[in-house]
Amino acid sequence: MLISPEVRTVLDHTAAPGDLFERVVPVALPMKARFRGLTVRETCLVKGPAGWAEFAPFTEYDVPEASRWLLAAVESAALPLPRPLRDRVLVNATIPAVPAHRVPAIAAHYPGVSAVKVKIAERGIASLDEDLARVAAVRRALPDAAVRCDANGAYTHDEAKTALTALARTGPLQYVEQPVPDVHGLARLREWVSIARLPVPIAADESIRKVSDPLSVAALGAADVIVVKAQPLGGIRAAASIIEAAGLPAVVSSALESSVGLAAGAALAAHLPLSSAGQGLLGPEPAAGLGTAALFAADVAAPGLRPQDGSLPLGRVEPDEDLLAAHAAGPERARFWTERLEACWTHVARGEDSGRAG
Ligand SMILES: O=C(O)CCC(=O)C1=CC=C[C@@H](O)[C@@H]1C(=O)O
Ligand SMILES: [Mg+2]
Repeated sequence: MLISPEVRTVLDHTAAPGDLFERVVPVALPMKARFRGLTVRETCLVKGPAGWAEFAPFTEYDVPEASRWLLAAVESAALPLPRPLRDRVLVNATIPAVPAHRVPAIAAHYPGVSAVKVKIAERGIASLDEDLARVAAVRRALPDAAVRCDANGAYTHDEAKTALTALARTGPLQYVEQPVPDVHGLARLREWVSIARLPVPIAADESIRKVSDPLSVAALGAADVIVVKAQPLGGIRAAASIIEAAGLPAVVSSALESSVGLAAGAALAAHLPLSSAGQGLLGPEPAAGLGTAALFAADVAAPGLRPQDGSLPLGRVEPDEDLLAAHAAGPERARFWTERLEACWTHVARGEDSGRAG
């Protein structure tokens, strides 16, 4: 488990979560459209001496995996945000795996974006033909945006060959994110793409955030781009060090947090130098996948951290007490979250190794 020295110092001086977090508020936020199988996003807001932070591991994650998300919450609750190099962060639109006719209404929440990410290959939701129709609808709705697709590792090698070939026929692709599940599969597919001269760069997401060695993507030449999320990687400082060590163009993305957690992602994106390596592929400033507040029907802050003119402002987001109360998780779910937080704290304090399940 990569723990930044700053977070390590905080942990060394804190005996129990109650010594750092003066508030722990689990909430349940409804989504506008099903995303990653979710129609309600449960998450947990915490308040520490530096301000509000978010502990947001998806509910099915086990303690070792969720513990890295706790490190991110500890960092944001205890430490200042790193120094930004810009005053806004460009974001991509995010289009869930909806039928093509629903694309214009979702795209309308993202005026002025320079890139758009489209979910594809959602098992049981859409066929390849429906994915292609969605991508075509996205190109019509946001004609000036570079198109990215995200398969969340759902293809086999052969399915990926078919899908990438068909997707490339719909127009230019900035990249396809995690077309196959594991890092060796990504490397093999990227080699095939190169031999086939298919103009489809490969991005790695799960192969960065759900593996024991996030640097194996770079070592194996498995991707052209890495997608990096602050919460699953143990916080802003830990994620920034992985980006530096990988030496690949990076796109910072959300982990479907509320606006409080998204602010930490925006701080990471604004802290990164505009890498010359990425400029050919990602344009002069990479658009971060941090526009996901627009997918929520409710948020904990008003206004939430929603994209305006294709970008997000920087700085901490303060939740609104009325919204926290309106969306508070019920007693049983609140107990789940407080027990989970305690279990992750114990795991981290004991220095147990973090497995990266599923
Ligand atoms: O990158 C984006 O545009 C939005 C974030 C996003 O797509 C995701 C957030 C959280 C969980 C994931 O299923 C998903 C992703 O795979 O990148
Ligand atoms: Mg992804």
